Amino acid sequence: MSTLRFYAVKKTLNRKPVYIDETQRRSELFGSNVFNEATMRQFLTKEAFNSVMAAVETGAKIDRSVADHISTGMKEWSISKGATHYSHWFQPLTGSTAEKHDAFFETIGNGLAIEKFGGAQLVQQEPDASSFPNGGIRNTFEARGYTAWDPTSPAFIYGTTLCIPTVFVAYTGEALDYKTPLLRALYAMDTAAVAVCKYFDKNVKKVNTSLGWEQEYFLIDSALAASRPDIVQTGRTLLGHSAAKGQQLDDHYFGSIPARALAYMMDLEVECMLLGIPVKTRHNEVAPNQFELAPIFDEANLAVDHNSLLMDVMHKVAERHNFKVLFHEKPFAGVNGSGKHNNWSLSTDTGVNLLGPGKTPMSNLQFLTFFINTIKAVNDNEELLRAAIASASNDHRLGANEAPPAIMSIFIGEQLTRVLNELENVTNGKLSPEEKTELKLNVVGKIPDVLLDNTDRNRTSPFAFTGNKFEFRAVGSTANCANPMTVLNTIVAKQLRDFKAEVDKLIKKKEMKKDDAIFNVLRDYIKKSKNILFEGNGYGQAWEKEAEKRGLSNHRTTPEALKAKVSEKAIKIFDEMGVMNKIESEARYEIEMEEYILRIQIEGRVLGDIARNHIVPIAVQYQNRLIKNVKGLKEIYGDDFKKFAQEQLNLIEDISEHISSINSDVTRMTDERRTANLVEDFEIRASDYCFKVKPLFDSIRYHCDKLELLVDDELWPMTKYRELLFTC
Ligand SMILES: NC(=O)CC[C@H](N)C(=O)O
Repeated sequence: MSTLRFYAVKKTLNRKPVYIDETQRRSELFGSNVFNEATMRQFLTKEAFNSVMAAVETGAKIDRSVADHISTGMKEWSISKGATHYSHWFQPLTGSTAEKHDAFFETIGNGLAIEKFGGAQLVQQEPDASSFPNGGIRNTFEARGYTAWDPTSPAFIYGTTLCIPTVFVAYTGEALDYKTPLLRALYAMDTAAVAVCKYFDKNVKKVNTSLGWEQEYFLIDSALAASRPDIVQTGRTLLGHSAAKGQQLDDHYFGSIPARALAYMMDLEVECMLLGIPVKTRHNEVAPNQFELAPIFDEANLAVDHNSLLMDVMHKVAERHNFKVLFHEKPFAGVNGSGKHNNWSLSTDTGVNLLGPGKTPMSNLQFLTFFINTIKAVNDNEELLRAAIASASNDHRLGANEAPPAIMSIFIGEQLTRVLNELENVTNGKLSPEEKTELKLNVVGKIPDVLLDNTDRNRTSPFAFTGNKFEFRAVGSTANCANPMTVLNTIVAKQLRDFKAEVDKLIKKKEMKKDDAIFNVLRDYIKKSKNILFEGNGYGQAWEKEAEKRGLSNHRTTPEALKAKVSEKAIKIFDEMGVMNKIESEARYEIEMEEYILRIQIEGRVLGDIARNHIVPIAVQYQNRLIKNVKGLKEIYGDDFKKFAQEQLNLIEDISEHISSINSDVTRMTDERRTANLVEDFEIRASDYCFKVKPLFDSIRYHCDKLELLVDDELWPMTKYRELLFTC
């Protein structure tokens, strides 16, 4: 094994950056492999084009006969771009994307063949659903599921395949993917937000959710990554002593991008341009070998598709550069982990960002309405939001190194806190004309100025307002953004619906003016949502205590956090908002708990193997060398040998102690795993894995890492942190 380590290091040292020749302007490349508006105008009949546009803009259904025209246009375009296959492209609950390619090629008898792609193939396909996570919705004996075209996300060509974004549902209609509930949540948001916008502008007909994700990742040389069974199998290092130099000098963040990494980024960005992914920002992140890429924000469904596609493309492009991309939230202990901050906002078809202040008091009141309703929604559903970001890998990230803690809270900055405090004192009931003028001029009217100063940042906040959007920072780098986006949009949509009902009631029953009613309800919400607002340091014990007093949840582990997904309240909200029925909510809960169990199970197996079969034998080998040395010294010096052999004798003992601890801990871990595997109830099994199996990882790692410090470097079998992290 140590041969593999040195081979990998040597190979890495000889790598050169791949030369990327960028000759074409990115603006010209952008979207060339996307069946976008410009392409559709060229390849579709007017009727087909209008029909797709109506589906995108208003959700109108596409007629089957029109679908035939669309598929013909798509086929012509794809073939002209060199495509040979088509595929329904979807996002099952595995966390990655799925595709099955079919050739356009079709035989027609008499030894003849043509290229064919009909409306039927575009609109619907029937993959077997039982081999995807389904939480018991699909049994193997009634396995059918189907994928159905989502015209709101344009088809694209990747390689030689035309990819058609689709939803994936069971034959009985239950969602089996990430996209279906997201689309339903976005629809709920659109409906609820438009109704509220009408208080301010009757012309608003549609509200879009926008999402700008920031993808953090690590790049590791592929040979080094391949030398570590833990990285290969689990995406993270299960052991490894910290390098002497990590990120303590703060010298990587925004530093000059290493040449190999830069070549990779350029290559990747060109691919993104072709696929219409509007990537804009690239930089070194805080940890060594950690980087970030971010696009210009987009409509949420499209942005989610882009991120899922991007993660796949990142892996593929990495191969050309001899890199392995690590998306794991905490691949290396002791340095920053990776997040995927979701920047979320709402905008109207009249061009207004509802979370950005406007120019008039009225538009600022609209801003405050959406701002405060979001705060209220998060306050009332903080546990559900925590559940939306829960995963075995994100558990390692939360609570340190610029990642938020497990307690959900909102940071709004000092200035907006002041605005809310003033609004809280608004008169209960009808407002006097003087009070209204004062509010409009000096509180609401001053918001744009306030926000100009709102440069505060709080990197320990899970959900921070950043001037014209909220940044959901708790989302982890492996996540499919659809999950947090579905939850966030559902709870805010529900909140807006309740808000509208309350305001209407005040107008009707108390004969209040619209503004008075809005101020009254907002004042009430501010009072009720105070618990969630927190501006301080999210890491200290003080906040844990304070949060507990406030009644906020603090679920440190995934099995504890996920329970909120099936609380009576959560099931009701999802059902009521038309996002997921009870069966779907429960199925997702089961799938995520099972995934948790399996991930910990795999890690346990890999760790047991590495500790027993890689580390211990080498430690014994080194110990034997020491024993030989001691014996030699004894031979030379007789009874005086201890004077010269004391260090070696101590080492021999230390090594034995660590070996013995490793062996007993691995045995205990294996026994705990076996016992847990026999537990029928998945909730108890997940909890056993979390509280009985996983804690043993830490002690096994501790002793292995101690051995790393004792054993001769030349013998050590595992590629070390300093090699993995500083040879990009
Ligand atoms: N610079 C940053 O914002 C760091 C974020 C951090 N990597 C995270 O886990 O979220």
